[in-house]
Amino acid sequence: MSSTPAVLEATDVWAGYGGPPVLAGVSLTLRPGDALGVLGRSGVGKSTLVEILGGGMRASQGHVTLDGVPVGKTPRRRRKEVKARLRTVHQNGLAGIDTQRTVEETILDAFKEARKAGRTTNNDVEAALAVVGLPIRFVTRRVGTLSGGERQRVAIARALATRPDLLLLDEPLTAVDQSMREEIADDIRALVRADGIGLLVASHDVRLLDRLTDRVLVLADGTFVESGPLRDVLRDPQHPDTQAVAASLPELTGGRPPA
Ligand SMILES: Nc1ncnc2c1ncn2[C@@H]1O[C@H](COP(=O)(O)OP(=O)(O)OP(=O)(O)O)[C@@H](O)[C@H]1O
Repeated sequence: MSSTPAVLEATDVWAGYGGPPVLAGVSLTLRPGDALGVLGRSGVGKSTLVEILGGGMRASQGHVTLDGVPVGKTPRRRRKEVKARLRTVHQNGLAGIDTQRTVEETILDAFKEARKAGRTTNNDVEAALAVVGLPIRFVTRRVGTLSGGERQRVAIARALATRPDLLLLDEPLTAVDQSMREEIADDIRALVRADGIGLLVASHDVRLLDRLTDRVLVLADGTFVESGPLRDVLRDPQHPDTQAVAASLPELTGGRPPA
């Protein structure tokens, strides 16, 4: 494990796809031990933000740095190390995963990659899968034969197996049943807490963010319109998007369910 834990910082980030900007001045900091949610309705720019934070897309203005070095401009000799410190699990859960590999090979590859980057791993495939609720019998399955929800879970297990300082999750567990999702979210939360991993979860799933994060930023109209612990934000929502979410989830705000 590297001696100084990574810090990811986005400052006044703007981005878009040729039309009106999707992100219009977004700033955030993610440190090991943080558990930060980005909440926003579909199409608001959550994936765009995660891509930019992970270095997969460039901001049109503003900058993103990891340990003070612009993301995407890391010197070649440091790229493996940086990749190991900051992991992204994309929405489809399959980016960078060879579907012909078995689940066991996929997790072992992650351990190997982490060791090459100078990180210490426990090499325990069973424990890595248990965090995402996958029993050991999955080890022999090829990733390409798994269901959508199982793939998402393998992608998260693989990312965690590399023992990153920071983990970015874009709409994780969307293909997993609600009941199982909460249990897995609790296990992921416990692991990132124990390991001091900084977690950023972008999602429209409020219940998931309630389980996984300490604090949320609400993304709307290109910027963060609210921030704070999720339940506090929902108790006193300012933006119409947040008000709509709060009205639909009275159990999270202490209110009574709608008649
Ligand atoms: N490659 C692209 N070209 C053009 N427009 C795009 C592209 N990718 C995303 N967009 C648009 O940018 C906006 C933000 O998309 P983004 O995927 O970041 O939102 P999101 O909040 O992650 O949505 P969801 O929750 O549905 O995944 C949307 O209006 C989307 O249609």
